[in-house]
Amino acid sequence: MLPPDLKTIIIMGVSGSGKSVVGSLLAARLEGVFEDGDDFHPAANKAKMSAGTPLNDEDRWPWYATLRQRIEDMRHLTPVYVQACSALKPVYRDKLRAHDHPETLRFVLLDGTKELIATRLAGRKGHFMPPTLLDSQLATLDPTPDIIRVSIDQTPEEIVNEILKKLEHS
Ligand SMILES: Nc1ncnc2c1ncn2[C@@H]1O[C@H](COP(=O)(O)OP(=O)(O)OP(=O)(O)O)[C@@H](O)[C@H]1O
Ligand SMILES: O=C(O)[C@H](O)[C@@H](O)[C@H](O)[C@H](O)CO
Repeated sequence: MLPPDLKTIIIMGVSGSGKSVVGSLLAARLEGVFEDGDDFHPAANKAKMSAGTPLNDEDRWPWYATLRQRIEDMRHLTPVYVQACSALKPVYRDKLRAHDHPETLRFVLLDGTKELIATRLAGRKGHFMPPTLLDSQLATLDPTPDIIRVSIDQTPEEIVNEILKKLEHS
């Protein structure tokens, strides 16, 4: 059983950490709604990343405003909303969390070594994000103690089981 007040779960981490795969599986298990933050990037952001240039704060702010709005809209549409979003810096997480009570919104970091993530990115086909941006993603990632961390060195099903267990005890 999830904590009764939990409405939003943000699956966060660098590009290639498995947010889309794990987030969609988690939402299915919870009979909730999953959305991939990547689907809400302005076209200019996707073009920039595709060209191999990391986003900066200015590029990210409008995107985070949209993602926060999705969190609010989903409150009325589903008992639990799972959003995949890199949420690399504390200020980005503050933007997503806004004034929500900590028990209503939790962040789950998909945690892995550079080597494992690079291997997964190398095996991924047809995605706009080039593997060359992994270094900047990892340099920008700044986890804080409020975040639940789960190792990605296991199957997606095992990761989801661990997330559920940790959320239940959080
Ligand atoms: N636990 C896992 N075991 C094996 N392969 C995995 C696992 N999780 C994800 N993958 C694979 O790794 C690749 C990256 O996963 P995914 O696209 O879900 O990452 P992401 O964090 O959503 O990336 P991005 O932010 O760039 O969209 C995919 O090819 C996916 O199938
Ligand atoms: O803030 C960022 O740099 C972006 O959100 C990236 O993390 C991508 O959206 C995603 O991970 C690539 O698919």
